[in-house]
Formats: sequence, structure tokens, C-alpha cells
Amino acid sequence: MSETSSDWQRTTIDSAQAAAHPETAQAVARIKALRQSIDNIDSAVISLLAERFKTTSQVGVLKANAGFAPEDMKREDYQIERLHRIAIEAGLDPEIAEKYREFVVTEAKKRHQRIAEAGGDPGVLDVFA
Ligand SMILES: C=C(O[C@@H]1C=C(C(=O)O)C=C[C@H]1O)C(=O)O
Repeated sequence: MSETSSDWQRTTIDSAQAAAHPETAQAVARIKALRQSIDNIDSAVISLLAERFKTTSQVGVLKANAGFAPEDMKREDYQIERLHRIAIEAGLDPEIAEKYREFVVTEAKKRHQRIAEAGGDPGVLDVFA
């Protein structure tokens, strides 16, 4: 079967594809190396997220026991401004930084709420922070 340009655009990278198209072998090798870095970065991000949630859950326990609300908008305003600035300095679209912040803070507050409803018992989160 002949290959049209639209077939080509749907082609994903794999070893068979590289062998069939030696002219793209260099690109395939480079993509493989970059994907190894992407996988390392994803591993680091997941590990960091696990640590962040373990830490925010500890804050949740302290808040629940002290009678503080799960949400602290003053702290969040500080984080919004700080992450916006850091993103720009790092060359990251600040919208991505804000999406990240919104996601983790929303999830942290849901867990605070569950801890508060359980009377400050972090066991309610089981094995996941
Ligand atoms: C973890 C806290 O609780 C909430 C969650 C936050 C977060 O995930 O960083 C920030 C502020 C609060 O709305 C906190 O007050 O520090």
C-alpha cells in the first residue's frame, strides 16, 4: 500500500518505523534519548507530588486539631504571585504554573476536609496522601 502524507502524519515512532525509513533514523534516535529524559522528569514529578501531598496532609491534621479551616486564601494569594514570578523566570508559561497550583491546592484542600471530618485522623486517607 502506498503511503500518503496523511498516513505519514499518523505514524508513531518505533523501531520498525526507523528500520523502514533509514532517513529518519537520526530523528528516531534523538527522540528516544529525549523520551528517556521525559520519563526521568515524570518520575521526579510524581515523587515530588507524593512528598507534597504527604506534607500538606500533615498541615491538614494540624489545622483540623487546631480548629483552622482547610482553605487559607492569604497563603494561596502569596503562592499565586510567587509561582507566576518563578514560572516567568524559568521560561514557563505562567498559565501552566497556575493550572498546576490550582490542581494541587484543590486536591490538598479536599484531603484537609476529609481529615477534618474524621476529627483530625489522617488514617482516613489510607495509603494515599
Ligand atoms: C496546605 C495548606 O492548606 C491549603 C492548601 C494549600 C496548598 O496545597 O499549598 C495552600 C493553602 C491552603 O488553602 C496551607 O494552609 O498551608
